[in-house]
Amino acid sequence: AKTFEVEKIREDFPILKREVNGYPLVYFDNAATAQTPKQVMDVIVDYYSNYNANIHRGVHSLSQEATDKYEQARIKIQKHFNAEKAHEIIFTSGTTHGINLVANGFSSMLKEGDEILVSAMEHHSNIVPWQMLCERTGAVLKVIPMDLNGELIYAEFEKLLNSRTKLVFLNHVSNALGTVNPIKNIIDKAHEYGAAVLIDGAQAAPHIKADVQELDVDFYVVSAHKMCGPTGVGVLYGKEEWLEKLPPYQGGGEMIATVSFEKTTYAGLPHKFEAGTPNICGGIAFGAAIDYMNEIGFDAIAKYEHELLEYATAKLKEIDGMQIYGEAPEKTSVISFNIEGLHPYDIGTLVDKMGIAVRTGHHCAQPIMDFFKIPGTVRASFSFYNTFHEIDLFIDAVKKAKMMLQ
Ligand SMILES: Cc1ncc(COP(=O)(O)O)c(CN[C@@H]2CONC2=O)c1O
Repeated sequence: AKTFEVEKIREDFPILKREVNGYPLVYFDNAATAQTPKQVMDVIVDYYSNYNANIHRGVHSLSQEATDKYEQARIKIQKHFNAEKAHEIIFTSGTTHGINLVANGFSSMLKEGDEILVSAMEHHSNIVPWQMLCERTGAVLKVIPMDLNGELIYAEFEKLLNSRTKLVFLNHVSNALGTVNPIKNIIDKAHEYGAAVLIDGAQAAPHIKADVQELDVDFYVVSAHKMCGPTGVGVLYGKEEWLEKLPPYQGGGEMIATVSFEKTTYAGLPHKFEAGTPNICGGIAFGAAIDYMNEIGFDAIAKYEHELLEYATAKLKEIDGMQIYGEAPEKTSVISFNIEGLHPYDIGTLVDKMGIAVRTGHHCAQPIMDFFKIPGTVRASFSFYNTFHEIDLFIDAVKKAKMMLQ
């Protein structure tokens, strides 16, 4: 099989040549945000150098060029997720914005006693907006439990479903555990009860190419910065029938058809949900990031990252007192762990002194930490531009940190 040309790929990421505290940077915080290749940076410079203009309004050439590029990016994203229509792709500022847009939209569609289901392994962005929705409507939030392996208990999910279930929302992949959830089964089962499903794809998007038509998902949300794109831009995919039902989320320019003090009428999709001047460059760069990742190929990326995950897991397990959280048979390249008797924060701080960037804490998933009765974890997350050698440096640094702390 073709070897994965990681050294060649690393040339695309200038930041990987950085040193931190006198050591070569080992960037293992990809679950927080991925790095940006120069191919995406070039698009950003090109935009601001050659066709920066406001979109959809001006009749001048620059505005038309910017509009065309922005709408071409929307189509690229539509094709990537295999959405049926381009106007089912709504540009947002990221996953959090997309989830809030949908949760807000359901305010007028839920009533006292309706039930909405969340999984036990959610990021706070996919918990708090729904709690706010329950406060507004009197709907009840119920939790799909997980087991000690970091997998959802499907039988419990089925038991929770009933005629009052209106919404189910969960992540495709857990950012804290790496677990890949069986979303196709969950979507089909939820639809049997007439419930809509929102999937938080933030953590899945850099590893898995979701096909929203095959999944038959109602809403799918992602952030560009997880997929080698810029921060502050993302996408909400929504089935047309659902997006037509939801009221606008923000009022302003762009999302209107006619405005008068007597009455305002709204624009159709997608502009109904795109008030104000968008992150034009971010959207165009998001399209470039998707091209970049597809150029390498998601199958090749998934295979290589899985090899990194297997290697790192085996090496970590050689360390006495190692406790890994989340060992689902299907997981992406994220490892959350603790070492018995040590605080994750201390390990993270010490390995940073040796150039290793990992995330420590609750990873915006406090319910998961409560479930495992821990203050937090050390989370190492790998991307297709990381190497086996970097894992060796990481393992050495963890061992050194352990010695220093004991
Ligand atoms: C599963 C999941 N959902 C939602 C979000 C929120 O995305 P935005 O911040 O782009 O709106 C994140 C971000 N992951 C966080 C960000 O930092 N560390 C993490 O694991 C995530 O991993």
